[in-house]
Parts: sequence; structure tokens; C-alpha cells
Amino acid sequence: MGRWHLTMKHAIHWNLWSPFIRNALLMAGLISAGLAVWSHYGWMALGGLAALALIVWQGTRLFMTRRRLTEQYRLVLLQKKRLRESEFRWKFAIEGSGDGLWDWNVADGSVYFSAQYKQMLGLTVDEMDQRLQEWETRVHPDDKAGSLMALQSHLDGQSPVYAAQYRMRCKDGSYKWILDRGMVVSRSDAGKPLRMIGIHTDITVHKQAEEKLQLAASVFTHALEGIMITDAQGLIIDVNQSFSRITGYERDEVLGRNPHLLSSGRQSQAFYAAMWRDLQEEGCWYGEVWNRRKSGEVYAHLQNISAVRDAQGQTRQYVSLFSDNTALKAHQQQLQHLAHFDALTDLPNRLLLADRLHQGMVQVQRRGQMLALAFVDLDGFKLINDSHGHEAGDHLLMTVATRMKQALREGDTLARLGGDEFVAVMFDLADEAACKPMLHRLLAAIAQPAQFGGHTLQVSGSLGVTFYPQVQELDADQLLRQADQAMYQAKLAGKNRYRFFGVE
Ligand SMILES: Nc1nc2c(ncn2[C@@H]2O[C@H](COP(=O)(O)OP(=O)(O)OP(=O)(O)O)[C@@H](O)[C@H]2O)c(=O)[nH]1
Repeated sequence: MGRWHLTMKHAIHWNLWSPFIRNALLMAGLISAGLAVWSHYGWMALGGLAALALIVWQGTRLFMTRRRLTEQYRLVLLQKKRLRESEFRWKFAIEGSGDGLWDWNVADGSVYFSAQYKQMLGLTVDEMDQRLQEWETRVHPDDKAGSLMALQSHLDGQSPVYAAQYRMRCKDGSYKWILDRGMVVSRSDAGKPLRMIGIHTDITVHKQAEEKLQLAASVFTHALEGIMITDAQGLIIDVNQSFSRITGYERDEVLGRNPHLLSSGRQSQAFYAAMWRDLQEEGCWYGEVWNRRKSGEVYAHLQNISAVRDAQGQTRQYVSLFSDNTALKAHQQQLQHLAHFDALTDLPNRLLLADRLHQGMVQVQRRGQMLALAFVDLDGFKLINDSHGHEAGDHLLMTVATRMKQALREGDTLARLGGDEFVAVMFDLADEAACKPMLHRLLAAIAQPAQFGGHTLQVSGSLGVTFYPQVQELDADQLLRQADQAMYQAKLAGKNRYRFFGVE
């Protein structure tokens, strides 16, 4: 027994349980058992036993086959269930994502378009033929070549997946942007594509947002205005090209820095405090700012700052737009000057005189003082023009203007009304007599000879003087008319002298 056990162990160890050995041992066992039964009980018993063994064997086979079939059936059902679940999951995922599905039989050209695919284009389930031509006729003509090229490249095996973006015509004639992705899922032995599956994603909103972003980026980059964006703490996070052109600072030099680096120092702390207050309360600020370029040059610009707030009303960024208006400002100042100053002598003109006279009249009355207004007309000026030419006349007018100005005190005003007529306004006089030294100085200044083109030019002046305030209230025009009348009296009296209004 011990030896047999050892042999069996070896047999198992050496893997001798091959079908041949197994069957040979079984046959030997059966023949031995058959001989034993036949020798003890005879043929009848042996036949009965064999019949019994046959019945047991067939029954066992039947039982085993049934069990195997039942197990196979159970596995098939399980696989089917898993497949259904998997299909359900995929269908749910694709339909739930809003994407449309297509399944193309490349060989015969038929295509399955999912309900969602058709719905995306505004079509009902029955409104689209299951043909590839349906897709081709709906793709925007401008996008067709590109998408077909991408498709062909994938069919030829040149790209691992097919992906294209194109516009597709909907039922109502409008176009939707579609992202189309797919791949060949089966090929013939020769590598010919047999079936291809893909999905359609509606990216219209995304495209529109992208276009808006591109537009905004283009405006930002190419705007003539300088644009500076800061974070909520006021640190610069982006600037455009015009910013660099206007300020002289490159983008890298200012990122992360405070816009204070542009400050010229011309604006007070109160100015910036008011700006921040407006930004926090109103969300925007607009005004003129004097800044300093990298070169050190101070320049003026009109600046518009807006706070960018999130849905919760928290300020996220500040966007500042500004344009360099130095040239405009200079031009404005030039126009302002031309409007108020005489082009030949650069003295205040009639307009500015009226303004200053008005202010002076208010001031002297408040201070309890007096002002004198002298109307000056040159004597014999026409002769200068006639004898030496207009240029000589201009030269004399400029010379006389400078000298008269020097004859007056600082704070007094000398204006040119036109031609050879001037007006001098002398402020802060204690009484009428206080102006007499100035009147003499004016006459002397006018009478001083001037040289031009080798000629000596000389004129004199007649001055008519009036004072303010007077017993009767009067305005600046009335004052001027009084002085004009007094000047006429001075002319009548022989010129080169002054006359007070109302004094014969
Ligand atoms: N050169 C020059 N002449 C001017 C200008 N404006 C006016 N005139 C001339 O100045 C002259 C002024 O004329 P009047 O004041 O009548 O001549 P006037 O010789 O001074 O006469 P009286 O005042 O009576 O002494 C005119 O001949 C004008 O043509 C100017 O801008 N430049």
C-alpha cells in the first residue's frame, strides 16, 4: 500500500495522469472488477452490474452536460446583461453630454445619426437620411475642404483620430459650430476602413466666446489708447503696446509694480484720495492726469479708470485707459493764447482786457482802492507806415508795446485794442494823483525813438484817463468810452499828453 501510494505520488509529480494512462488504468480496474464478479456470481450478475454501470454513467453524463449547458447559458445571459449595461452607460454618457453620435458604414456609405445629432440641427428623428451626403450638404462650403481633408487623412491612417471644427447648417438655415471627432473602429485585412464612429459637439457658444475674446485681445493690443490693468491691490498685471509707446516703459518693466511709478508729483495726495474714493463709490473715474515718462518728461493725459467687479460685487481688477494729449493740450493752449493775446505784440487783446478789467473793478471796490484806465493812441503813426513801410510800423508797435509795459508796475495790465490803440490799467491806486508818474513814464516810453532798417522811427502818444469807482455805477465798456473821449481831448489839446476824463 505504501509502495502504491508512493508510486501514485510520483505519477502525480511526474504528471503521468495523461488521458491515456487514466483510461488504461480505468479499463484495467473495470476488467478486474468484471472478472471478480463473473468468477463469484456468474454471467447474470456481471450483466446486471454492467447495465447498472451504464445507467449510472449515462445519467452522470447527462447530468454533467445539463450542468455545463446551464452554466454556459448563465454566462451568456451575464455577458448580455453586461453589454446592455455598458451600452446604456455609453448611450447615457453621450446623450447626457448633449453630443450627437454617428456610425458610418464606410463600405456602403450608410450612416446612423443619433436622435441627439439630429436634434442639435433642429431636425426630428425622421428628417435626415441615413446617408453620408446628408452630412456633406450641411457642412458650410468654406469649411468643407478642411474637414474632408482631416477625414481623408484619418481614413488613410495618417492620423490616429479624426477631429475637425466646421459650421453646419441647421433646419432654420442658421449655422452651428460643430466639433467633430471620431475614429475608424474596423478595417479589412488589407487595411481598408470598414466602419467609423464619432461624436458631434455643439461648440457655437464656445466659438462665439472665443471670437469675443479674440476681438477684445485685438482691441487691447492695437488700441491707440494706452491700457493698463491692475489687480484689486493696484498692482499692474498687464499693459498694451500703446502704454509702452506713451510711457516709454516696456511691459516687463512694469508688471507687478504700482502705477505710482508713472506719477509726476504734480498731483496732490488729495487728488489721488478723491480718485480712489470715486473708484470705490462709483466704480469709475475720469479726469486729466499729469504723469512722467520713463525719459523724465512730464505729459498730460485724459484717463478713464473702471473697476471690474465680480458677481458678488467685489473689485477684481481696475482697467485704465489713457491717451497722450500733450500735443492736443499744447494746441489748446495755443488757441487759448491766440484768443486772448494780440498776435503782433503778445499783449492781452480786447477780450482779455475786458476780463481783467472786470475782475479789477470788483477787487478795488472790495479793497476800497481805485484803478486808473488810460486809453493810449499813438500820434502820427500812419506816417511811419507811409514813409517806411508796414514792417517798420510793426516794428515800432512792438517796441512801443514793450517799453510801455516796462513803464508800468507788475500787476498792472497793458492791452492792445488794435491798430495803434492801447489801454493801460493801473490798479491799487490810493488816489487819482498816484497814477501821474506812470502816465509820464508811458508818454516817455512812447516818445523814445526806435531804429529800423537804418531809420529812426519816432512817435508820441495821446492818453485819456478815467478812474474807477465813480459816484455813478458804471461798467467796463462805459469806462473805456470815457477814456477814449479823454484821449480825444488830449489829441485836440495838441497830442503827446494826457487828459483826465471830465476835466477840461
Ligand atoms: N504797421 C501796422 N500798421 C497798422 C496796424 N494796424 C493798423 N495800422 C495802421 O495804423 C494807422 C492808424 O491810423 P491813425 O491812428 O488814424 O493815424 P495816426 O497817424 O496815428 O493819426 P492820429 O492818431 O490822428 O495821430 C493806420 O494807417 C492803420 O493802417 C498794424 O498792425 N501794423
